[in-house]
Amino acid sequence: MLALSTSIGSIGLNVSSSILRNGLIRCSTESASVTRRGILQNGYGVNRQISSYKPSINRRIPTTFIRHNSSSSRPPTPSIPKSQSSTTPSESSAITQTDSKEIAKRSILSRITSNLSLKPVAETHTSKEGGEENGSSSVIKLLELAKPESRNLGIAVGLLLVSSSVSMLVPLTIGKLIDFFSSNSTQFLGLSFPVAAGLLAVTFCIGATANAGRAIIMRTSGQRIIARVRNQAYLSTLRQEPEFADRSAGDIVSRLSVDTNILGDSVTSNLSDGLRALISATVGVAAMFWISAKLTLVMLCVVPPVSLGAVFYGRYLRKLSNLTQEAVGEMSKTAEEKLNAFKTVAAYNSQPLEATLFSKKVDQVFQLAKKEALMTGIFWGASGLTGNLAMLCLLGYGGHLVSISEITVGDLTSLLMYSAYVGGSVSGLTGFFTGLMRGVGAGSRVFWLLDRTSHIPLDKGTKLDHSRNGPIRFENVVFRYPSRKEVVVLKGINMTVEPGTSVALVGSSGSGKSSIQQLISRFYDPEEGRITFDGTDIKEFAPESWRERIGVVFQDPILFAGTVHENIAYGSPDATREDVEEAARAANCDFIWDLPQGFDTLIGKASLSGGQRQRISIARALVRNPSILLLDEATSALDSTSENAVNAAIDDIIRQKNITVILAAHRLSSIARAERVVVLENGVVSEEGRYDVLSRKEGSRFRTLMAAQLLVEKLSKGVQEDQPQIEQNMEEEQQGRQTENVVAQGAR
Ligand SMILES: Nc1ncnc2c1ncn2[C@@H]1O[C@H](COP(=O)(O)OP(=O)(O)OP(=O)(O)O)[C@@H](O)[C@H]1O
Repeated sequence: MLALSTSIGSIGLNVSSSILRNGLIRCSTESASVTRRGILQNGYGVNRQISSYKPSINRRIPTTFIRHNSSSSRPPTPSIPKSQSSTTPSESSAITQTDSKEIAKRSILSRITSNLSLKPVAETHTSKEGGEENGSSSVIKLLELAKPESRNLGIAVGLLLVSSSVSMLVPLTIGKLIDFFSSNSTQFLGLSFPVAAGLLAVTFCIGATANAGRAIIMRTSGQRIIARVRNQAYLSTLRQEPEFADRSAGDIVSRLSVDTNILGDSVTSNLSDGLRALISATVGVAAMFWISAKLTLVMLCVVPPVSLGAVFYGRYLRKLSNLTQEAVGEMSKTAEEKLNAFKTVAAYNSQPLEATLFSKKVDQVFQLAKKEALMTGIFWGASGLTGNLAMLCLLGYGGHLVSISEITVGDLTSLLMYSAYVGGSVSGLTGFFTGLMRGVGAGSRVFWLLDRTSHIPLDKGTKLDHSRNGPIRFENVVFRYPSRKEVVVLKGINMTVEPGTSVALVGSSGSGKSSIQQLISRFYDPEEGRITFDGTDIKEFAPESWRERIGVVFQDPILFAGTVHENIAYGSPDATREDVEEAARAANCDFIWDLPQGFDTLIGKASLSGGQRQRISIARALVRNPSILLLDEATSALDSTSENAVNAAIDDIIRQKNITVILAAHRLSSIARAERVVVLENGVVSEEGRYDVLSRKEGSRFRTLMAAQLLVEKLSKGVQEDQPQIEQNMEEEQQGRQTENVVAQGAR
């Protein structure tokens, strides 16, 4: 048998001695290994919320995806027109017949589409965020994904048919060989032995070549599909509203890497293995019946219980795999979070604590893996035993049939081999279905990403003319973050920022300064009210076109790996070196000229000081030549030297009066630079006016806020003041004396 296994292995189907020892399903074919892997990892990424998910629709997705999603493909509700009631009975019956056919057709369509859980666009966002697609819809999409590769896949299927046919010849040939050698015949398969052997060798070579060709084509097609899906999914992600990526970055990365891989495998290798298993099983059973129907029936008695066991085992394993997947996710999340904050962990000597926390997560994974190992052991042991017992029956009964000369020894051998092939193929088919299910699970996660419509579509709306300028006006703006619906952040903001002027948004921490800026950037839309630019609701402008007019400097500026030039020109691909240098000069970035390679110096996330990063990020905003500049606490994290440098840059920009500047600020030094101050309290504008007026106005909210802020700043600068002194200062604040100092200090 070992010798047989070697010869069979040469054409791609390696029936090892253990297969025959174990009776069945231990066929170490490629498909069997896939099966095993599929079963063991069964359910990995399989949709856990298939039934609850209502897929969304994205019109930018290629037609292959849209076709099954478009709301237009949804049949209208069948209805009989009222006018029909006035028709004659014959007309009526003719119409009714036509209509009933039409209705029947529609209702079938309706059933199909409702099975696919198609939902119109309006319902898109009611679906569970991050949810997955309906299973059947995913299978169709999965197959559609393979469409562009249909020619290649067709060739691969052709090659598969050739290699499978050759494989299925092997048991028959071996049986005939045994009979040939145990008889005195000089003819083998009607030919002289050398000719027949030569022909067989050529056939096997053809089989091997076809098998290799199939594998190569399937794998390259799979990789092409993966690459295409990854690009589309990433593009779709980039076009979402920022909050989406903020909330689900880790999950998106896993969809782009792991799920796309599973998906590609599923529509190529898995499909090919499934087809191969199907062909082998069908041809194998047919050949067995042809050799001996009686013996085959005995053999087939074993298949149903094993299949039933496999079904239950598969289901259990899928559940277990889902749990394992979640536990692995938790484990990775814990490690990732702590590794990203490595310095904090080290500074607080928290290594033992973190090791314990991680070890708990590892243990959860281990416990699940142990359960899986137990089930796998029981299943494989039981199926091996069943197979061996079946083989024993087959040999006993087969031997009896040989002894009464109903079949030959060669026939019995062929039958034994076919039964091993069929066993392997049944196992392969189980693997195919589990693989397909994994593909469906992964596919639903990827398709969800592909189909997701952004809440703020980038290209929806009119283009904003570059020459247009005007005031930015908030009209009764009410806003809460989608992820925290219970808190109303802005409760009716009204304010106007004239073009070319500067406004400082002031308020305690959490009062909504950054939120106002995010609304201007259209990272979110207000729940009520509107924000207008030159009299037009900014929602009417395509976000892409609107954001072209805005320069943003975030509190924590992000630099990307690349040169200084690339970082400043980020988002302005047409910017020349002169433009970049001019923006750098305007942003007070003198230090760039002192860097070793100037603007060509490579920088990264942390290779510059906070102040330098902040100024580069101001230059990045300025190089776009914006009409509106949003500065979010641009100096809050800087020391006084860096703060002065950044403030000087901001001063220059404000003085030129061709950019509308809206700065969210805590520090007096920043606030004092703006022409107007808007004080935010409890989600509304509590006070607004010129800085010097507000700071002198007795009992103004602004003065109270500034007094508190001054205190914070003094304390943070390490000024030692005892309690009476602080109280005295507060008193002075109330009386306005200190405010004057503040004004003076701010102006300095
Ligand atoms: N992405 C978010 N999701 C949910 N709530 C948020 C989000 N960002 C901010 N918030 C909440 O909205 C409120 C206003 O936050 P915002 O950042 O606008 O305040 P701020 O005035 O800029 O504060 P700070 O001066 O501390 O930067 C806070 O209560 C904050 O917790």
